[in-house]
Amino acid sequence: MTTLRIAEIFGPTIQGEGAVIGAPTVFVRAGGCDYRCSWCDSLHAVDSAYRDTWTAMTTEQVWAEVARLSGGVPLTVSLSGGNPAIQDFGPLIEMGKAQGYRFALETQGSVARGWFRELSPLILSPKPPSSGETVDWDRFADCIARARDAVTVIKIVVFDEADYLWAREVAARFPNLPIYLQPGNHTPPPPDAEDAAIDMDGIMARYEWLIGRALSDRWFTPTILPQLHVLVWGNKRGV
Ligand SMILES: C[S@@+](CC[C@H](N)C(=O)[O-])C[C@H]1O[C@@H](n2cnc3c(N)ncnc32)[C@H](O)[C@@H]1O
Ligand SMILES: Nc1nc2[nH]cc(C(=O)O)c2c(=O)[nH]1
Ligand code: SF4
Ligand SMILES: [Mg+2]
Repeated sequence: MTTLRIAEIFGPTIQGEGAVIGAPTVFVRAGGCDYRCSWCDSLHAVDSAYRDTWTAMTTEQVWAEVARLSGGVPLTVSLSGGNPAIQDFGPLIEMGKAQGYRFALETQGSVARGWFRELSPLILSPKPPSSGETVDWDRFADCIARARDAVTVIKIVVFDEADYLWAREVAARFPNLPIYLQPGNHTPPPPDAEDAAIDMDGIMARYEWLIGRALSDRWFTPTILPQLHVLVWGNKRGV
């Protein structure tokens, strides 16, 4: 029996980011991450100071909660974190797919798993210079290889010019994968806050800058989207 460290399970809500933006989904947020991005908006699922708020759940218990929240009606389950790839979500995916559910997964691409091939989609979010992290490109390529025929997309958070130029290099490196650009949110919520103040003007200014930056370069392949859930609910947790 597989036990999972879970920070939160919530929904249904809409997927607020990237390739399946706007689609109804239930989130399963895993506790624990091998990265420490300077601007992480989910520190409550990363920092070990919050470890005592995470719950050890069996795959069956996680599945029961997803089924309860969705009323047993199949939808796409979004696995996020933390880095969900450091745990074994294979059995949960198998259980849910047998009931007609689909599974999307958000990960930075530092840990590859055989069960990536069961995802639709696998969302890889390599971390740009502003994060303070460094991508291991061999491991990243291994994630793509393990996904085999599963739809795989790249989503890059952009805060500034250096991040933008880096995103262009990543796109050139993986010309066959769809690229999504997402303006960074400079005001990660304090992990304890129910709902935190947000710099909406800053987010919108960066979004407008990012659109202009790509279009003035005649870089027409990326899809450029803000975090829709942040526009609707700010930094509120559990939406
Ligand atoms: C919290 S992460 C969890 C999954 C995985 N660790 C990862 O980073 O892909 C989910 C998504 O939020 C993005 N993200 C995290 N902090 C952000 C911020 N301050 N502004 C915009 N996007 C952010 C990440 O890049 C990732 O695409
Ligand atoms: N609505 C909503 N959409 C999201 N897309 C990615 C999220 C994440 O934190 O991984 C997220 C989230 O936390 N909420
Ligand atoms: S990899 Fe994802 S969850 Fe981990 S610190 Fe970075 S943004 Fe946060
Ligand atoms: Mg989030």
